Amino acid sequence: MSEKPAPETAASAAAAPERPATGQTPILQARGLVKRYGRVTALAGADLELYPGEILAVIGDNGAGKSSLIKALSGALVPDAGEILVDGTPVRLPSPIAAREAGIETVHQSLAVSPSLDIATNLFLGRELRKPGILGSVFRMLDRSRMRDEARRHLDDLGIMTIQNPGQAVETLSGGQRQAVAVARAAAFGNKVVIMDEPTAALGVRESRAVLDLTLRVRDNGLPVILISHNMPHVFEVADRVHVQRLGRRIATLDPAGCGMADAVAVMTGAVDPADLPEEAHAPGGSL
Ligand SMILES: Nc1ncnc2c1ncn2[C@@H]1O[C@H](COP(=O)(O)OP(=O)(O)OP(=O)(O)O)[C@@H](O)[C@H]1O
Repeated sequence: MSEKPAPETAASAAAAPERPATGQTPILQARGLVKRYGRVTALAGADLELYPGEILAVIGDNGAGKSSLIKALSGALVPDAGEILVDGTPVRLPSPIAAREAGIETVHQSLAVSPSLDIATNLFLGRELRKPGILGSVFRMLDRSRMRDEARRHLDDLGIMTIQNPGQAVETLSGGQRQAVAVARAAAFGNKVVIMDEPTAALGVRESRAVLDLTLRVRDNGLPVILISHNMPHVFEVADRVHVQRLGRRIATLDPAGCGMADAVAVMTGAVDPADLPEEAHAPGGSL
């Protein structure tokens, strides 16, 4: 399993007392991404910066290029131009596996959990723990009890107490609990970034609440989060900064503490020019 980022040390806390740490090198950065589908331009020179310790929400109208941007960052789409950097170093992400190897885990809208398998098996899917032995790893027996113990630990780390038994089949869980399993898996294996694509879209009020709390805990445990959402109250509740995508590129990065939801929606839809918003509406670290 990959190493977690070290908890904030006294030195780094002194250097970056504010959250997000926009003075630091972005953990994940996109520069000038372009993606065309025939005559449609999905990404028209899109930039994005994700800093340590933050939840960056990505908002935008339908067709603004949010999914294309997130697919590029999660290795599901190779852009025609532009570059992606992890900790300031350019990386190639030709596949979702390459993105995972770079420490970027994505929780997709269509949850990639296998309903008939139990929670622990889902958590370790593709990265199973096996009993020691002399045979090659695929021939050794699965270490189910260790996977269940580790699964319990990962669920506890995120305070997911509503799931009592990691041996329970995922199909017996509620939608919110399934989402929690997918988030726990991403948090367990992502050592740089967790991307969440519309994590509350299919959930009720109480379940959405739990997933938002979980998102905050992932950040507070040391992993920055990119949250794609159409739900403005959710965005404004948890985001440290709000990236606004319009017509394939970022047009503003807003500070939810200095900007109202109505203004964010107006920028998103093109009704307001972000340059006309007051200075406090703009977040640091997201140049236009
Ligand atoms: N595979 C594809 N083939 C052709 N056009 C595409 C493809 N994927 C995306 N597009 C187009 O690219 C543009 C951006 O799409 P994208 O899905 O990235 O936007 P979005 O902001 O995620 O939209 P939504 O909120 O509706 O999901 C749209 O005009 C879309 O129709």
